[in-house]
Amino acid sequence: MTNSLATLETHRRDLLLEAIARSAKELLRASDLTRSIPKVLEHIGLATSVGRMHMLEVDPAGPIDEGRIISHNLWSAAGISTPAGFNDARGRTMVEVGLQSWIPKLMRGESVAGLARDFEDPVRRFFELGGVKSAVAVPVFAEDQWWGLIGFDDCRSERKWSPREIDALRTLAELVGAAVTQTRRLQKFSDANRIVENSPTMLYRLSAQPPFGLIYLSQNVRRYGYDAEELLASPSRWMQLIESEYHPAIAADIKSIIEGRVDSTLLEFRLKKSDGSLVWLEGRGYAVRDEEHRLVAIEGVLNDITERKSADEKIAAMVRTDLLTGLANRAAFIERLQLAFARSQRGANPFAVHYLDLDHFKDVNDTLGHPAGDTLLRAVADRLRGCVRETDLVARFGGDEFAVLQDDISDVVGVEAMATKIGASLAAPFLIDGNQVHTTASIGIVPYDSDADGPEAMMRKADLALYRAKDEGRNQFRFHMAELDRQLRERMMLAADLHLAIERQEFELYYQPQVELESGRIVGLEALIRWNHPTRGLLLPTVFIPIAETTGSILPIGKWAIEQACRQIRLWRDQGVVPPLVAVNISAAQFKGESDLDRIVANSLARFGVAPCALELELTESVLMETTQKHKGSLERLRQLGVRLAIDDFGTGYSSMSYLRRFPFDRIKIDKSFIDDVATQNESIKIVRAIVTLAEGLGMSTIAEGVESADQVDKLRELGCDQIQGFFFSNPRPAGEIAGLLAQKLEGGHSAAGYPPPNDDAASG
Ligand SMILES: Nc1nc2c(ncn2[C@@H]2O[C@H](COP(=O)(O)O[C@H]3[C@@H](O)[C@H](n4cnc5c(=O)[nH]c(N)nc54)O[C@@H]3COP(=O)(O)O)[C@@H](O)[C@H]2O)c(=O)[nH]1
Repeated sequence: MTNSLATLETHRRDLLLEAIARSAKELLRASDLTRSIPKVLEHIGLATSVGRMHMLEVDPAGPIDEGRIISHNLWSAAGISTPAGFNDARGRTMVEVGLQSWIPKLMRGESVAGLARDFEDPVRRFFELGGVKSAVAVPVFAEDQWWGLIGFDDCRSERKWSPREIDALRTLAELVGAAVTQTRRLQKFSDANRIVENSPTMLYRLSAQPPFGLIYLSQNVRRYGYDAEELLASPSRWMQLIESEYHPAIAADIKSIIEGRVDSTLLEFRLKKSDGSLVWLEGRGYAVRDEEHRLVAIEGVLNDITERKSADEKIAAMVRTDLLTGLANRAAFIERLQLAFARSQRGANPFAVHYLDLDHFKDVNDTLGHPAGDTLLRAVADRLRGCVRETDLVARFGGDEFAVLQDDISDVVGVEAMATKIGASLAAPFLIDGNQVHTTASIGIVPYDSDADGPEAMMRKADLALYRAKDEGRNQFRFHMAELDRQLRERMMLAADLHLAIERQEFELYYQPQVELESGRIVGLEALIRWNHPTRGLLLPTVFIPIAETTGSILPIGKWAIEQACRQIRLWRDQGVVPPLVAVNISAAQFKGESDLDRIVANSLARFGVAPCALELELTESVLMETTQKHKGSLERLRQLGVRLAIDDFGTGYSSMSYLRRFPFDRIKIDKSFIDDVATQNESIKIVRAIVTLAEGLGMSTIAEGVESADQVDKLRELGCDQIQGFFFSNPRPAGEIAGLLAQKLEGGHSAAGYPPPNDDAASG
C-alpha cells in the first residue's frame, strides 16, 4: 500500500469511527428508534461515502429462511438515484429480491462483502438493477436473535472493503442491535408499567443504606391520594404513611435482610390514605444482592388486602357473635374473661361474672312457640344491654343462658346492685307478638378472687352459684360460696347419676314393719327406697329424694317404687306369704307432675294382680299443702280405686286438722317429733291424745312414727294409739328378710298384749 493510499484509508476509518461514536450517542439516547435510525444511516453514509445505506428488519415470527422484510430504512447520497422496487423492500422477502444466499451467512453472524459483478445471480442482477458496483452487508442481532442487516451500496466505484472497515461496520451493527434490544425492553417495561398502573399491586424499591429511602415507587400509589414523584422526593416519608404500631416490625424485617438472615419478608400493615382513612396492605420485600452478595436494594410488591381483611374481620366477628341476639357468644366471653382475669392479676380493679338463666323459659317456647321464644331472647338481650356500662360485656351462651362480665368493680355492693338491676329489668313484663310474657332470671355471681384458679374455675363457680339460685327458689341471685361448693358439686353429680339409676337397677325397696299395739301383729309394711350406688354404697332417701324432686327424676322413681311394691306383694303371695298392708311414700311432684298418678297405681295393681286395699299411699302434710283442687280429683280417683290413704308426719303443718276434713284418710301417722318425748313431756302427750281423739272421731286409725323405747310404747298404748312403727320393733329391712319376720311374728312371737322384743339392728334404718 502506498503512503497516500494508507493515509486515505486511515482518514476514512477515522471518519467512520467518529460517525459510529455519534451514532452510538444517537442510538443510546433514543426513546424512538424510528427517528434515530435515519440519522444514524446519514452519519455513517456520509462518513463511508457510499451511495446508499439500507437497514432491513426481518420478521422474527415468519419463516426465517425466507427473510420477510418488515422494515426498510434507506439513505441515499446526493446525486444517487434509486430505482423503483429498490427503495422500499417492505413486505417482500429476501428470497424475492434475490438475496436468498445471504440469509444463512447473516444468520450465522457473518458479513457479506464484494464487487457486484463477482456475486452470482440473482444477487448480481439485483445489484445491476440498483446500479450497485460494490456492496457490504453486516448482520444485526437483537436479544441474541437475528434481527436484520445493514447494507452499504457503493454506486460510484468498485470499492474494496477493508477488514477494519467491516469490523467498524459490525460495531455499528452491534450498536443498532443493542438499541433495538433496549427499545424492546423499554417497551416491555412500559407495558408492564401499564399493567401495574391498573393493578392493585404497587412496586417499590428501597435504598440499601439507612434510612432506607424510597428510590422507586409505581405510579399507582395515586389510588391512595399520593404522588409517586413527591414521595420519591422525600425518600423517608413512606414510613410516616404506615401506622406507627407496625414500625418496629418493619424495622425488624429490614434488619433481618441487612444481616443476611432472610432474603424475603412478608408483613401486613395499615397505610394511611391522604384523606386519613386506612387501607390494609400486604408487603413483600426481597433482598437485591450483587454478585458478591452485597445488599444493593430492597424491593418488593404491596398488595391491597383491605377487602380480604374486612371479610376476615366480618367472619371473625360472626364467629364471636351470638347470631340470634347479636351479643357476644360464649367463646368471645371466655376470651374477654381471660383478659380481665390477667389484668386483675396484674393489679387492675377486680371484676365479677353474673351467670343468668331465665326461669321457666321452656314454658314460653311450649305455649307460644319457638319464634316467640326467640323474640323473648332478643328482648332479654336488649334489656341486659341496658343494665350494663360500656366497659362491661353481655353474652349469650346458648338457650336461655346469658352472662355479664361486670368490669372494674370497687366492692360487692356494686355487684349486688347490678344483679338487682338485672333481676328487676327482666321481671318487668315483655310484649311478645301481642302477648304479655312474664319471666324472671336466676343469677349466679362470682366476683374475681386473686386466689382463684383461673377463668375456667370462675365459670364453674358461677354455674354452682346459679344452680343454688335456682335450687333455692329461682328469681334471685346467689354469690358463689366456697363452703357450699362441695355440697353442690356432690348434688350435681348425684343428680346426673340419678338419671341412670333406674335403668341400671340400682334402687331397692326396704320394708319397715308397722305393729298393732293391741294384738302385737304386723299390720303393715312401709316401703322405703334405698339406692345401691355403684361407688358411694347404700344411700338413704334423705340424700337423694330431695335432689330427685328438684330435677324431676322423682317421677320415674316414684313410679318405679309403686310398681316394685306391687311386684313384691305378688312375689310374697306367690311364695305363700300373706303380706300385710304395704305403704308407699308419694312426693308432691308426683301429684303435680302426673295428674295420672291414679292410672299408674291402677296399672301396677292390675299388672301384678294386687287388690287395691293391699296398698296404702302416704302423703305428707307438705304434699297436701301444695295440692290444689285440680289434684284433689286425682286423690279422689285413688280413693275410688280402693287404695288406702295415709297422712304422714301429721302435726308438723299449720293447718293439719283442716286436711283431715277436706280429704278422707284411712290412717294418721303421728310425727316422730311428738313421739320422741311422749313418755316424758306433757305437751307431746296432750298433742298425741288430741290427734288420737280426732282420728277416732273421724273413723281413722293412728300410727306413731319413730318409736324407739318401751316407755314410748307404754305411753302410746295408754293414749289409745292403734299402731306403732320404729326401731324399737324393727328397722327397715330388705324384702328377703321380711318373709321370715312375718312368719316369726305370726307364729306368736309376741302376744296381743305383749311388747315386741327390742330391735337389735336399728342402725340400718
Ligand atoms: N317419695 C318417696 N319418698 C320416700 C321413699 N322412700 C322413702 N322416702 C322418704 O324418705 C324419708 C326417709 O326415709 P328413711 O331414711 O328410710 O327413713 C325412714 C325410717 O328409716 C325412719 N325411721 C323409722 N323408725 C325410726 C326410728 O325409730 N327412729 C328414727 N330415727 N328413724 C326411724 O323414718 C323414715 C320413715 O319415715 P316416714 O316416711 O315419715 O314414716 C321418708 O320419710 C320418706 O319421706 C319413696 O319411695 N318415695
